[in-house]
Amino acid sequence: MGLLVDGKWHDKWYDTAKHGGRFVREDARFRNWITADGSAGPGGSAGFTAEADRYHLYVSLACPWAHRTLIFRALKGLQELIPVSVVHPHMLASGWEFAPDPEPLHGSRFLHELYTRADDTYTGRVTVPVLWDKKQQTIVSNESAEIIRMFNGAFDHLTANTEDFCPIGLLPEIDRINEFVYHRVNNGVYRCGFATTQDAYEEAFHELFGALDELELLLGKSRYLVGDRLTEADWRLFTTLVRFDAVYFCHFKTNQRMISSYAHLQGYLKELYQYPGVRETVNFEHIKQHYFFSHGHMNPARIVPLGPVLDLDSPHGRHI
Ligand SMILES: N[C@@H](CCC(=O)N[C@@H](CS)C(=O)NCC(=O)O)C(=O)O
Repeated sequence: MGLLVDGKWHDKWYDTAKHGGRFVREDARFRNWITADGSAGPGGSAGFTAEADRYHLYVSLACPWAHRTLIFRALKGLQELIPVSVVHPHMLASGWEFAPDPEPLHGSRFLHELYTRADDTYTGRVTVPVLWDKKQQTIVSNESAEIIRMFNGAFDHLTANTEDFCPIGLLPEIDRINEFVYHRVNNGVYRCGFATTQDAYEEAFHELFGALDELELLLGKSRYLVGDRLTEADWRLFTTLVRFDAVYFCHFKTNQRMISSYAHLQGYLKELYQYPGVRETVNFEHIKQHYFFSHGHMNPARIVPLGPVLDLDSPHGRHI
């Protein structure tokens, strides 16, 4: 686990000391947008036109951020257009690794090689997901929140799949919920797990469970987070909920309650898990292997727990 400094790999854990023991996630650095006509998107440069056989997605099946991109790739029928490579679940001294086989485009063994191929002076963390452009030989984006927005609309003219998880009229509410869920839930579990002081952990813990209580109330009245229509906001919450009982509850000490003990959140989680195409994007073997094995300072014997038994296939009972 580490980062690149001026294009050189350093094996180094997060520096929480400079934030009073709090884990603060770095902003992603590659922020271009694929658009239907190649015009610039909300950030970055123009020139990334939506085309077949041009882009490649690198993910970890363990990572909740990368998982969002796999879900949108499936929901939007992009599997043929955008091939995917999966890193090994164990992220060790050299960071994310392609094993047993190197990745197919350049024969790289490590994800950091793709970052330096795109920018040989890159400084920052080497994260998944990565959306690669074969034409310009660079990273389009390593920000999942933006990759899923591109997937939602940029390729519609090629796939004829016009399902819209970010309808314009609902965007302000989707963005409001995303902001709340990102800080308190998606990143909230990491803020609990990677805290290095008791105070930092407790602050994140209370924010997380306060948020889950609010979401439980909301989902008692509403089928989805933004009314009766499934939106991007739901998929962003889903990737954290689906890992919660299997990993975060124990490994990140987010152990006030399991998701399975909330009537509405659990039904909602099951409904999303059972949505066509989504179950296939969930890999509990990678999820558990990654967290419990990779974080040796948190779990020195690297024992991967066998439980808990999860029940995500039974009827979800959501008919609000
Ligand atoms: N903002 C990024 C965050 C991605 C991220 O932090 N991914 C984790 C995996 S769950 C990672 O690759 N971490 C490696 C590291 O921080 O060194 C996104 O949402 O795309």
